[in-house]
Amino acid sequence: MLLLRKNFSRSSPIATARPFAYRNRALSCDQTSLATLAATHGTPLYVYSQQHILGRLALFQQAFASRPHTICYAVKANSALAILKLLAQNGAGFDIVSGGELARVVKAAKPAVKKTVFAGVGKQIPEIDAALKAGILLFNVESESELALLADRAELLKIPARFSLRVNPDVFAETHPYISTGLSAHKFGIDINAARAIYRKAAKSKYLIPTGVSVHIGSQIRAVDPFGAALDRVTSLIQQLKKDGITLTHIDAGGGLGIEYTDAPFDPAAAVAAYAKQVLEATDHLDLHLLLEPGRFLVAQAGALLTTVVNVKKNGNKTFVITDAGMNDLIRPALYQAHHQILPVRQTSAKSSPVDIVGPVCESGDFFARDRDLPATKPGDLLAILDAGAYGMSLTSNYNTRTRPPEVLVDGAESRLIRRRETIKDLFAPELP
Ligand SMILES: Cc1ncc(COP(=O)(O)O)c(C=O)c1O
Ligand SMILES: N[C@@H](CCCC[NH3+])C(=O)O
Repeated sequence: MLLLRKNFSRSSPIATARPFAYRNRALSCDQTSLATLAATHGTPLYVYSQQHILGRLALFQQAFASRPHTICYAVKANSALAILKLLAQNGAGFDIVSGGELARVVKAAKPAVKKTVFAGVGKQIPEIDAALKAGILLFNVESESELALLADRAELLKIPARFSLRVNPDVFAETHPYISTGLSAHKFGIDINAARAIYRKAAKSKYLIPTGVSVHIGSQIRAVDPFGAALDRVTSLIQQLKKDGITLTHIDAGGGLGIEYTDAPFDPAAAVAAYAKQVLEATDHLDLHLLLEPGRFLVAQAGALLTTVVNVKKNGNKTFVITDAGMNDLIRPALYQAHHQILPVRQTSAKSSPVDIVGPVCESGDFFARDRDLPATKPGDLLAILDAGAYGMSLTSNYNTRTRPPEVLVDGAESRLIRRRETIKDLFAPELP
């Protein structure tokens, strides 16, 4: 693993694979020392590489350059205002799933609201109204009853609503069951076989504008064929609608492209190219604007969670390395048994042995790794949990009345705090005595 990192070079074909590498025996993010960031801001601390995020966005933009398209970054992956602003300044729109995410887009990048799509199975009236008034690109509608509600709100506000039906294609994609969304057993989308009739009915409504079709089959999908299979089903729906006189302008292929979480080599350019091939081949014969909703692929590998070892203890024959970060700071291992690489920030020649790396939270599920080989470590040592830029900070909580960590954005040798550490006082703020 360490060898792989030593070989890391900007000119290598996997140069944008990961921004974290050892320099002078200490882990850096770009040209910035993680030990210095931890000393300045304390731990737990989220660190993100700006150059890496922009590199990933550029990979996507290049892969789809042959077609009119908009990359609608999935805000749920990481909703830091500075990251939203950065992506919008570089051409991205957004995929949102709540009024809260809309508010963040408005605050970070107001002009990008018109490149924003709104999905979600439980949209409520205030959220719909806010999105109509803000002038989003379109609603990805997930049920017939939601479409009726949207029509009512649009009529009441006298603001016509552009919409796509998010169809459920009943296509299986290999991923964790909690983040698979494209089967009829899942709550997401409208049965693709029912969609045609719903479009025909909606086309008669004065305040509904049928604009596109959307599909999203899940997240952390590595084998790209299911993306093509789902889109094949969508394109035949579009052709049927054309016969009905309903001409759409957009097709939304969703997000979901996965990354490599282990230390196996990963070529992100090849991954996007294979994904783009599926999407473009399935949709090339249609003269439609393509919407893409990547989240994880753009930000996951840009980020690491830095944490300090607070204790090392043995129970029976197990060794526990206890860190100051807990499952409230990064829940992916506890929730999905997700694997994240964990590296000592200072490279060491100490002998490795299997340990459980766990947090201080009162749950046995509060672990980052189990039976993982880690060089001998002691209180005060710094560890970096890699590939934590997506669904890390955005899934944090205050469980055990713990405060959320701060976030730092690194740009080469520069860095800036983009969110301060929450204080215990912040936690009292919404509460009434
Ligand atoms: C509708 C929708 N779009 C986009 C995404 C982003 O997915 P990912 O982060 O896997 O690219 C998600 C998450 O699964 C989603 O539900
Ligand atoms: N939270 C999930 C991804 C969810 C995608 C949203 N539908 C993860 O950490 O992998």
